[in-house]
Amino acid sequence: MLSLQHVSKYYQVSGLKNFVLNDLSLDVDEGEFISIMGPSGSGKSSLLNIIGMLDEPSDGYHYFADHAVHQLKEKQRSALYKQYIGFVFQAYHLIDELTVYENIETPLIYQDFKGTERRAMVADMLDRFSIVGKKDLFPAQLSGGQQQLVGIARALIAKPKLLLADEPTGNLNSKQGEEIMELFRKLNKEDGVTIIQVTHSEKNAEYGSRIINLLDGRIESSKQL
Ligand SMILES: Nc1ncnc2c1ncn2[C@@H]1O[C@H](COP(=O)(O)OP(=O)(O)OP(=O)(O)O)[C@@H](O)[C@H]1O
Repeated sequence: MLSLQHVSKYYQVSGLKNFVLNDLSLDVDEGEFISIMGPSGSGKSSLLNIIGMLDEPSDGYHYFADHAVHQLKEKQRSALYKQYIGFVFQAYHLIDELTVYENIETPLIYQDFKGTERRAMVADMLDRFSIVGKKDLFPAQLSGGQQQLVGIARALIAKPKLLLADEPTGNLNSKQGEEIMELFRKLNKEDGVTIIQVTHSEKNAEYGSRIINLLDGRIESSKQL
């Protein structure tokens, strides 16, 4: 599904290159559920942002679904992202001024789905996540766990093949976190969604099929579960 080859990311600080990712190579097959771990500052979010095309590497090759992403223009990359990728953030990133319904609907508007289609798809998602009763509320009127469910529903609404999650349970209590992890497991096993999550939790990491440990912008170790 995706391949990173000799990817580096650096920032110039007083004329020196400060490497955040250092000659990192990674292949991900469709159907995998990968957990990325590592100490703070080891490059986990930077790696996820490059995989998710929110950021570009400084060097190296990036292939996704038979496209050479490193050669694409911004507009083509964004089209590829919209077609294939859903992103879940630790801080939810919901739009405060939009209702639950409208937040979930947003990606479909960007993708030019028709009104009737959009209504059916959002209704489906609300139902699936048991949040029909919350559809007219605003994010501030929801608990953290509910906000994250809305964030996940929004990430999944356009049926992405790849779900990326940056500490999706970071702001949740352990029960809410477990529910989200069970949901990820189901998405991966039953719907075949490929998942890559960044986590600090050993327990959450073990929901994955492979754990990758980063250290100083390199893959220090990789363990198949
Ligand atoms: N725009 C930037 N300019 C300079 N340095 C940056 C920039 N963005 C990130 N970095 C640096 O990149 C390094 C890796 O950051 P990253 O967020 O990927 O780490 P992380 O492993 O996800 O950490 P955490 O677990 O704390 O979230 C950090 O040292 C950070 O300071």
